[in-house]
Amino acid sequence: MTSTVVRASGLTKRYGSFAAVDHVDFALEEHRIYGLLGRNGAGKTTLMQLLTGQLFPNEGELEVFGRTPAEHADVLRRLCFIAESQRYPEDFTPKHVFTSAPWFFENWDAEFAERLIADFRLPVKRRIKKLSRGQLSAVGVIVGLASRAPLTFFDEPYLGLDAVARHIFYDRLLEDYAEHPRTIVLSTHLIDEVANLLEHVILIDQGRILLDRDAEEVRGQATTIAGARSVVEEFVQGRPIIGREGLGGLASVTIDGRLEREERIRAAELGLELAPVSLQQLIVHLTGADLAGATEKEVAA
Ligand SMILES: Nc1ncnc2c1ncn2[C@@H]1O[C@H](COP(=O)(O)OP(=O)(O)OP(=O)(O)O)[C@@H](O)[C@H]1O
Repeated sequence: MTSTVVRASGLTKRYGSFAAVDHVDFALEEHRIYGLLGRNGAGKTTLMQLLTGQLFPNEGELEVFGRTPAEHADVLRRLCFIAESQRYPEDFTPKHVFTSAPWFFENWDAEFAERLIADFRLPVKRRIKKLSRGQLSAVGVIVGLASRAPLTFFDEPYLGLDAVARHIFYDRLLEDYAEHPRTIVLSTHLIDEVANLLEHVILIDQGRILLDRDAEEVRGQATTIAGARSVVEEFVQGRPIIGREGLGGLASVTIDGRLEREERIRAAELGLELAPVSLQQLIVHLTGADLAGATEKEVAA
């Protein structure tokens, strides 16, 4: 049986009159990998700062491991938050960071950290302020993984990490998660890269939750239908449209929902092509400037 790690209801954080997080309700279960997705300024970092006790909400209820995070040191000890631009004391080296980590994280695995240091080829004795952007991100990623905190947040952890290093991160995360299950919240704009890692997706837009669903369900949630414009338009009539593109006499329309077997057969008979929509495409559709395909993007043939 899984238990709930985070429970938020009506959670709100305002800066002046602007609500960065606006009456959100959600729960995080233990032993799951969550993707916290959304456009720039959507409220992802603010939400994670609320959950880790770095900010106080203006309104709403929040429980992390059954308590208010900011007021309970025992809750904070079970959390790890890796920020996009993690700050370290002046003159610290990665070695200092890793040797002090066990004071903050009771599950710290020094051997795992050593393996990750080798994987990322991190120069541990170099001053942090001299590290490259990607090496600095690697320090955060190593802390986030080797801490094995029961609730770990990675907020865009890989600024400057190259493709090889990012894949090392994904691989090690999955391997280690399989052996040491915990709750991980990953916020990223590289959605396609992490799509297969995520078990659950929370999409936030302008401080509100647009989607809170199992990743497996989200993956099959939308379909793109392409073909001759008139045939496509007739086929999608009456269905919820979330995106529409056109090129001369051809059209490609994305609908919210799965097609039943008979509908897929009918589409094939009509010469239409069906394609699943990737998580990234779906997020773009859902958070695009104009939803419901109201604006038809016409490209001159
Ligand atoms: N201290 C602050 N004072 C005023 N507004 C703030 C403050 N911190 C954040 N905001 C605003 O709150 C909104 C949410 O910011 P937040 O950093 O949570 O977004 P985000 O989803 O993490 O974005 P990104 O993907 O660009 O990192 C933004 O419009 C931001 O400008």
